Amino acid sequence: MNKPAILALEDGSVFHGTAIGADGQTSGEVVFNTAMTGYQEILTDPSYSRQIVTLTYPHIGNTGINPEDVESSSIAAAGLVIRDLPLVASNFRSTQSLSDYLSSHNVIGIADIDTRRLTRILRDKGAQNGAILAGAEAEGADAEARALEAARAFPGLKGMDLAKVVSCTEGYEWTEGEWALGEGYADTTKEERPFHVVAYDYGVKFNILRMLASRGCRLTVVPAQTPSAEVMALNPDGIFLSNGPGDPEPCDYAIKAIQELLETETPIFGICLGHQLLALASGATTVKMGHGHHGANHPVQDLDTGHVMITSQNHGFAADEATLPDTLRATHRSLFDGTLQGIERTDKPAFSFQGHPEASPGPRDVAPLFDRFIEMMRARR
Ligand SMILES: NC(=O)CC[C@H](N)C(=O)O
Repeated sequence: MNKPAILALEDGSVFHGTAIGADGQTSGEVVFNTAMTGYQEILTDPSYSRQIVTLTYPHIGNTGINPEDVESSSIAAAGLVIRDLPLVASNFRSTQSLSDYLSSHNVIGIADIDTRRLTRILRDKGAQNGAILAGAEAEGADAEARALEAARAFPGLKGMDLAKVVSCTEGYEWTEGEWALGEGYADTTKEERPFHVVAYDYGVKFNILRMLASRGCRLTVVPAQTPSAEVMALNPDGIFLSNGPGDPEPCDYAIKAIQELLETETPIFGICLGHQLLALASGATTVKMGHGHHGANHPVQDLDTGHVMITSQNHGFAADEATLPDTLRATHRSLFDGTLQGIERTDKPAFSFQGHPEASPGPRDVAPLFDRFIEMMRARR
């Protein structure tokens, strides 16, 4: 039997649909993602913490859930909104249905709503605070009013430091990812990967760690609040600043650590939140965007070569190009809205990218940035 669910937005919009996950109530910032594949990677991307994700692709759940395609160990999104859940999930790797997966992680989902109408609201008004009521919570004459109240009670992501909330609590070594012997490393065994990278976990996606490991990095992942001196005591060849949820601006511990690490001249590479933090640490400012960028087909231009890459994106904040100090150079720009997508320090071996070179989901056009980081570490030797 179908269970009811209600989605309400702070602007007063209300949608009635069907509950497809846990019963109860959830609230967060409602955003839309236009990727046609990758619902599992999206749900488990820690950067979606406190966000309710609506997927514009209409059929979600076709290939079920498998143990390989996760980007973290649990569902990070605060809720899922879709048009249609297929009756049958079919794939050779599938071990569970999307609906069971949501329920088993106690995550609320709503289906059978007009996701086009919802997306047009989010596109025109910007990301909205919202709430979903599911199951018994969505019943009763006052259900709409309660949903609206919950939507408006969500404080919004601006000013919210979530990196330290989702980060690991203790450091660990990452080993997954095939390391093929690289040029000039003919004697290197698998156990002796040539570069030691310390990766700050602000909400890191597994595929970033895999792509670094497969390029010959031995990885030590450390909690978001690890002081710079502890990182340097690990004797790294390079430092990686991960993606992560929330507003970069209140992450003062990270900004301070990055400023200190820049002084050591150790190569630094940042992705998404890591990019925004490098910008802040260098003296630029960040802004909250309207509906942000969430999808797998965003054109981004490399300003040095003119090349256009199709990229995976997931961000609601951006470093403001107009505020870049002399020590920061713009390297990439979005061809959708002209916002800044990449920077590099002119005086230090440090660079970063706003989108997702690790894809998951999405195209791999930007993967060469990982090679650039490797080259930076090699050059420093
Ligand atoms: N994927 C990310 O790292 C997102 C960064 C930041 N939370 C934003 O929304 O802009």
